[in-house]
Amino acid sequence: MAQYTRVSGSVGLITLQNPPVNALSAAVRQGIVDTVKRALGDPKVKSVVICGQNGIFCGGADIKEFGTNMSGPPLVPMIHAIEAANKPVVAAIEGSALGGGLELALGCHYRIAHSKARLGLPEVSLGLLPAAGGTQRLPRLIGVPAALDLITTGRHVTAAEALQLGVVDRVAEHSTVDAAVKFALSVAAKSLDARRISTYPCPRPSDFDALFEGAMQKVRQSARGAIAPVACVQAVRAAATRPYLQGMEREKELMATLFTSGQARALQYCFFAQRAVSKWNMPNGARWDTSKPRPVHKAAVIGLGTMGRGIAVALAQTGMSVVAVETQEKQLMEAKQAVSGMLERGAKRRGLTPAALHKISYSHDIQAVADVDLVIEAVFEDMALKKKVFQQLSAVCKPGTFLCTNTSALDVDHLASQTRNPELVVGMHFFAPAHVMKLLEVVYGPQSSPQAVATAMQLGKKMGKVSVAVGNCRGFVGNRMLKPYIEQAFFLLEEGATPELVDRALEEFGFPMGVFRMSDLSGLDVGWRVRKGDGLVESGSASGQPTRLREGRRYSPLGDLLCEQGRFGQKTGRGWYQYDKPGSRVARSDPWFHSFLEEYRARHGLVARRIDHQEVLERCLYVLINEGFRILEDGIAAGPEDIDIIYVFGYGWPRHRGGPMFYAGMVGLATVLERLEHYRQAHPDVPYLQPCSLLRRLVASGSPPVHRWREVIKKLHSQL
Ligand SMILES: CCCCCCC/C=C/C(=O)SCCNC(=O)CCNC(=O)[C@H](O)C(C)(C)COP(=O)(O)OP(=O)(O)OC[C@H]1O[C@@H](n2cnc3c(N)ncnc32)[C@H](O)[C@@H]1OP(=O)(O)O
Repeated sequence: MAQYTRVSGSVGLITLQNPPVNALSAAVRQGIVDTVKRALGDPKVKSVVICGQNGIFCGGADIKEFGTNMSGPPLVPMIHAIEAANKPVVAAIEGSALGGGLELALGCHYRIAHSKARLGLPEVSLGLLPAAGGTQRLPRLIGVPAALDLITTGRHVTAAEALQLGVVDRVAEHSTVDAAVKFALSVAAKSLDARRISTYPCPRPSDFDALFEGAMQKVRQSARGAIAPVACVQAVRAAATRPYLQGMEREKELMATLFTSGQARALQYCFFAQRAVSKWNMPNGARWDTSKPRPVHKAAVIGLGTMGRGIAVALAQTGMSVVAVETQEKQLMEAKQAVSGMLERGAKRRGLTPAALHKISYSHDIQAVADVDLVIEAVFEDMALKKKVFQQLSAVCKPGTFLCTNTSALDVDHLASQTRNPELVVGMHFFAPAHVMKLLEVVYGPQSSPQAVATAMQLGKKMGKVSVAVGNCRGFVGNRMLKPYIEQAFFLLEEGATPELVDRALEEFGFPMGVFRMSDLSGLDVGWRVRKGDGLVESGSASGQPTRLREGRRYSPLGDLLCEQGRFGQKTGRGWYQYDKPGSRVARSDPWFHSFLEEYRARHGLVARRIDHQEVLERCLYVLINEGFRILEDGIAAGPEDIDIIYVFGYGWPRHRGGPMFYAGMVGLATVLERLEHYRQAHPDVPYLQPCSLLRRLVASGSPPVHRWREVIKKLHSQL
């Protein structure tokens, strides 16, 4: 809807009304068309102001309408009618003007933004392009290079940057609507000839071809198969080479391809999934909207290794006081230097002074955490050590302190049982580097209180994380699903693949790194230690375990054998690949590994066969998806969105493929099931390939779309 009032005698004020973000639904578009007509037809009205209610101009086209039978007036002629008006129209931008919202403002003759407003054309992140004239007007207004940047990245700019770029004409410090009305009165009699952006010639940069070639190369490199950024470049190129109306035709044509694409569906699914996961619920009925978080003013981190340092930085950047504890004096000094460096660099990047530096105090004594509201333990991944820390924390901390663990796989319940108040214990599983990576798994056990979960979720939000609440099991969601994925990659090497082939298949799919390059980066010794702890590594006559079997299940010792050679990955300069020197990042094919693999196969009577990308993807990804279904069946994740967001934000799953569970729906659940059955038959000693009963059930019930899986899961749980 849009409300119309006449203010200051001669200004028609149009207020967009569609909470919470005044998205341009059919009703809003109709409201704009009607009220603009009314204002232009009213002889007392000399100028018009468009604003949004509740301090937000407009969040763009209504994404919930996409994929439905879209009715109501289309955006392009609506915006064109505003631009063609014979009375000045001023956009009063408060809060956000994004996507179609900014395109509406670009159709107005003047734009005034509040100093705290944010503006942008983020359509690319939804798999689209700014198809309401944005790709044609913006380059005409601010030039091709700046428009290319905003349109291909979708980044939001502050009002100050928008003013500098020329996107807005003025910035207001106080009421933007008042300022816009005053301004509208002052320009009422002025000619509009020079104010219609579509009539501007598009400035043609001298390095035209190089500019577009560079832009195309950049998006192809960073987008890894995403089609929208490429279409954005093509649309801006049309603005620079064609007259406005022909450019608009090109914009429409490109949008038509994107609008119905699977990538747009996947990206829009991610948009809503990201918001859905903040509305968490636990199997015991506790929910986000009925569980009140407790404020955290002071927090502590125990253990200042790589993870602890990143967590300390993330906490301090929220502005709260942080106590950082490390019992080893040398490690403490090194950590202090490293944390200060990270905070200084972070502040410099954001053009701020490093105020957070003074928020951290350091100690080697655990007693220093006595008065904090929340502790995050980040000591070495060793159960005995963590148990001891939790016993100490339980004794030292004031009553009511939340005790959190950053373990990536160990049993949170077991740690909780070491404390006097297990209801105050949750997992807060960060991803490295902890001050950069957006994902946080908040792990609750059967005894965790809703308040503890709510507090951890809220703290995650404060740190700028996308937090997902999950149940407690080995590896939680992310690492639990990773295990069968890595296992398949090892088996593929045994059967004839190379690390290069497996990685190429996964990288072409869209992962920033294939499984072996990732393993080299994170360190092969991490998994080795876990497998040792599980008693998997020892084989031979002493242990009674055959080399390639563990309790009747197929096992590949390849990773263990590399570790025995001291090949831990990048840090040792050798792993699945070789590196110029320890710590180098460029992976190069390693002839040593190739002959080692050949000898290994010969030793075990394995005959290498030709493996193609399709098989790599099917085996690695479907087995990971299958474990995702098991996680849903076990109630560890509340819905497929939780799993997908974990994979997109924590494990590099390409966002334009929507996350593993969404991807399974796109491929077709029946296909995933059929391929798993096929591979299970070929490898009967690999239990992870056994299709999960939830997957079978979903296929049997007609493979419903992903947003309806929760109903099937609920039914399944009610029958157990
Ligand atoms: C062929 C015909 C098509 C022509 C299209 C022409 C081209 C135009 C395309 C577009 O405009 S696409 C949309 C572009 N806009 C965006 O991408 C902005 C998306 N929104 C945001 O970034 C943020 O929501 C915000 C506006 C910055 C506000 O952030 P905040 O953190 O305050 O709130 P949220 O939790 O994100 O959102 C609240 C609530 O609102 C829903 N929502 C937000 N934006 C939209 C939208 N554009 N359409 C529909 N719904 C929207 C969001 O899902 C939340 O809903 P609930 O979770 O509360 O249900």
